[in-house]
This record gives sequence, structure tokens and C-alpha cells, in this order.
Amino acid sequence: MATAMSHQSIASTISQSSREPLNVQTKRFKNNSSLSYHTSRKRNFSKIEAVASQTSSVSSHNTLLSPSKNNIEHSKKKTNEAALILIRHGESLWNEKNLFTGCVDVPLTEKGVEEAIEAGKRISNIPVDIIFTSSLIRAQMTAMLAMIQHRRKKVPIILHNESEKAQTWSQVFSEETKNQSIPVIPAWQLNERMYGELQGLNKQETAERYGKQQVHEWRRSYDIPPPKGESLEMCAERAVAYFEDNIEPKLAAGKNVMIAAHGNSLRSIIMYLDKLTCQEVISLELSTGIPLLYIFKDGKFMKRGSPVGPTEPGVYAYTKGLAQYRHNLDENSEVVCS
Ligand SMILES: O=C(O)[C@@H](CO)OP(=O)(O)O
Repeated sequence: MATAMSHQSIASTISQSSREPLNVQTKRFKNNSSLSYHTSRKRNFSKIEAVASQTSSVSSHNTLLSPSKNNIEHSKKKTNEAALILIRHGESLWNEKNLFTGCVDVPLTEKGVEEAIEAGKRISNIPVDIIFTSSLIRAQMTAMLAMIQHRRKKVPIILHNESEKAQTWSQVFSEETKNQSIPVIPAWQLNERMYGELQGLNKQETAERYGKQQVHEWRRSYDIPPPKGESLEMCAERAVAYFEDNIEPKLAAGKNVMIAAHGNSLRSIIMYLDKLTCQEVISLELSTGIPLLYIFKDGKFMKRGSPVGPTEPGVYAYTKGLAQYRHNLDENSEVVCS
């Protein structure tokens, strides 16, 4: 392992320029980086859909995402308000073993499965039209397990856009079925920060070997990468760019979005949403399996905390749209929950 890492304190290594809010930095990345930034039952459902929102699509290649008649109708009712749910995956087998995980693709533990189900219950009354996940199984398991709890009972379907054949072979040919589905878009850009030569090492043992301070810098500083890995800044460069280019346009079109990702890719996105400084993000910690709600309105993100339960009244008071959606779910509960 490379050992010639900086031993400066976190405070002294964060440069003046790196204290700029991330939105400023992101613009700089874009300029300078070579990285690519780039019946009654039916009526009831329609009513819920109309409130939940709205429009079409990421890519015209995938039939799940191409605008159906229903969606075209909904697009007429487009609002500029949408819900954004962020969720860090449930506990993984390597979280349990206290190993640096990064981009190693390990599944959830039983506790992680339970956390994902619990998270799903907490957000079961909040509309979700499209899901973005990392390409890693722990985030995808979390998204799927959470959505199985959702009252709307739509089926989350992973879009396979890795090749033309994969797209063609996974097409759906029923409009009705499409309308009862939620597209799940995997993106490597939302993956956990690549932990370099720390991946697979025990966190405690690494601290004993290299010193607590050094390991803390590797884990929580903004711009110090672990040996041959990504710093949070590098992770933000790809995760925030993906968010801006692919997720924000969906929210702007009134789509309700859920993102299932990782501790550090989500820390970098939250840094962008909350306009945190490089100092402030250091102390930001995310628990596994805890959903966080934002409302996107008029181009701004409003932090709404973590819904503690599906019936928490406060959550639905945030916007008229959410309250109406919840009301419609309750009115049609015998249909929706069957
Ligand atoms: O090991 C990892 O990939 C991450 C998240 O579990 O660890 P850390 O908390 O050190 O960023």
C-alpha cells in the first residue's frame, strides 16, 4: 500500500478554494474536467397518478420510459414541484465486518434487509415515479425491498441499458403493465466512493496500523483520497454531475424521484443540495437505511428530514400535492392495498 499520504490535519489540508460551496465547484469541474458530466379501479389509479405526477422519460430506447398515453395526459398537469427521497443502502455484509467496501459489490445482511423494509414502510405514502440506484447490489436490494412496501404497489423494474440487445430483450409491450411499473435506472456514477487500496481492509486494524488521524482523513476529509482511491471531492465530481444532468431534469418535470445509493455518494449529493461547505460536509454522517425527504420547488431544494413513519402527519403537510396524494391513497386503500 502506498504510505506517502499527507499527515496534515484535516483543517489545514482543506484549501481556501475548496471551501467554496459545491455548486460553485461543480461548475468548475464542468469547465476543467475531462470526466464525462455529463373501470373505477382504473379511474382511482389515474386520480392518484395525476396527483403523484407526471411526464415522460430519460431515454426513448426503453419502452418503460417512453411516454404512454396516460403519461402524455399527465404531462398536461405538470407541476414544478416534486418529492426527492434519498436512501443509503441497508447494512451490508462488509459493514457488519467493519471492512472498507467502496466499489466492492457485496449484498445486504439480514439486518440490512430489515432496514430496507422499514425504510420502505416509512415512505410508503410518498409518491415515487422513477428510481435511480448505483450499479451495486446493496443499493439495488435496498430500493427493491423498500418499494415492495409501497402502498401504490407498482412494480419496480430495473432498466438494462448496458447494450442494445439488453434493451430490446427487456421491453414491455403492455401500456397497462407499463403504467403499473416504476423504472429503476442503475448508474455507476452513484456508486460508493472508490476506496482504493483500503477496499477489503478492516477499519479498526487500519487505524491501528496507520494511526487514527490518518484513517479519519482518508475517510472524512473532503479532498484527501485514500491510497489509489477517490476523495469525496472526486466522488462528488461524478455523482453531482450525474444528479444535475439526469435527476434534476426529472424533478423539474414534476417526477417524484427516489435515489438509493451510498454513504459517500449521497454525502456529496447532500452537500450540493444543502449547499454545505467542504468543512461542513466532514461531520455529515448518514445511517444505513434511513430515508431523507426533500421537496423540489421552483428550482430549489427544501430539506424535509426523515419521515419517521408512513402516517406522520407533518410529512404530508409539506405540500398540497403530497397531502392530496396521501388523501387519494387513503380513499382508495381497499383497492390500492389489496
Ligand atoms: O466502507 C465504505 O465503503 C464506506 C461506507 O461504508 O465507509 P466509510 O464510512 O469509511 O466512508
